[in-house]
Amino acid sequence: MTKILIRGAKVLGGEVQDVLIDGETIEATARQGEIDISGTDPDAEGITVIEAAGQILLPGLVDLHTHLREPGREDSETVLTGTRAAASGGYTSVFAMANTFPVADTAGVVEQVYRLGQEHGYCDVQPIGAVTVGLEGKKLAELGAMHESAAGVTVFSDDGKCVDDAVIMRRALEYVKAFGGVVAQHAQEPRLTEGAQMNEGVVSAELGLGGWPAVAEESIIARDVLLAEHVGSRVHICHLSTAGSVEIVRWAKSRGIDVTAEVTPHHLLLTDELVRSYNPVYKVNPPLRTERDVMALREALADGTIDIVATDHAPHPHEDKDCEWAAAAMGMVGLETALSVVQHTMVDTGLLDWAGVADRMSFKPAKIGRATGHGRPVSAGEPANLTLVDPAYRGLVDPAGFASRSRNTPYEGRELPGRVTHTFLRGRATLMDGKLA
Ligand SMILES: NC(=O)N[C@@H](CC(=O)O)C(=O)O
Repeated sequence: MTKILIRGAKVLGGEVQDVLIDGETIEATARQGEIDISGTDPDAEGITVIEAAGQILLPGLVDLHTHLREPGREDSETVLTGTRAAASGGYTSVFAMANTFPVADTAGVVEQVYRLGQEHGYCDVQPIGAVTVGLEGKKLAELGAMHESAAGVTVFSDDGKCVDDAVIMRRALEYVKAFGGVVAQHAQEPRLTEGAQMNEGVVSAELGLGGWPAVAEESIIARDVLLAEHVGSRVHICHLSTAGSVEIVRWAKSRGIDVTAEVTPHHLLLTDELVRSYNPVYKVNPPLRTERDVMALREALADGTIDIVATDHAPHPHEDKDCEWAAAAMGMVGLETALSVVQHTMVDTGLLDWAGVADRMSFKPAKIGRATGHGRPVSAGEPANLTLVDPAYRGLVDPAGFASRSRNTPYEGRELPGRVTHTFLRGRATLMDGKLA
């Protein structure tokens, strides 16, 4: 088994350290130069040396909200192409949403996805189980069977749809509490968003497009944090998109309610002004909101009201986006640009330091999803799940170079900072010098 010496990186953006990987674990970390391999021929000794001066070494990123599309929509993405995209973006673990075809609402389907992840190995794939049968919101799925399965499901979500029936949501919270599971709610009151095409506001009025009112998200979040308090369980809120949602989560946390929340990279950067272009790449659920919402989300991620960044990586083939706005599919790819968008919106603006990025994109998502071995400290004895980032890089986003099967990125042609140079999954480089293994 070769050893890998990562020399001269700033660990978590702090002091410069050398990190020695032996097999699947970190053997040692020490101040620059204190791990001495001088006098030995690295190749002869089977030691690969990575000169990482100026780079940041983070724990491997964890995405709690990824759509891998397999089974059923392999034209958009597969577990192979999606996990290659994840490794390109610095991820060592992703949680795969259940809105596949068939829906991941049985032990059989979640085990199929889990096995595909093991087979391809670009990152760990943790299937998310549907809360209700067929994502229909009417009957609880086999939550226990999915948890007991080889996939060991702990996160349950009907993402794409809302668990809008309060009794069903209460029973789901009660059921998963028994084994420490968590329900991740896609907060969208369905009747308030019938025919919705974009954020309800000034722009939707001017364009004459059906509005997706903030209250359709906020009313569900308000209900669910109270249900979680009533049941005495935890609850996770997917893709917060409004300032009002931030206030409700902040209030719930101040009451001691065990709620966690995520924000996507696109909701940290983009607003509904982009819809004026009628370019369907900007069509997403929940929709892009206003500048005021963007700023509230950034502040909330900085102060910890929002716990994590989750990509909501939603790949769609060209034909599902290359059509008029009303008919276009909703969603954006995000795995390969997430860290750059977070650096641009949070680090380069002084709202978060790199230790904060590690917290929001690795430590906390791993904790919420119980991703064993991920989100661990960069220290001796820990699994070598690591991401090396060159923060000084600047480049234009070119989807032609994406590992994802899909190209529906809202950042095409935009200059973003930062580049993941290496990703290590238990000591094995899945990305080496920017190239997938
Ligand atoms: N986020 C999106 O815009 N799309 C998601 C599902 C969803 O949340 O609608 C998808 O699976 O494509």
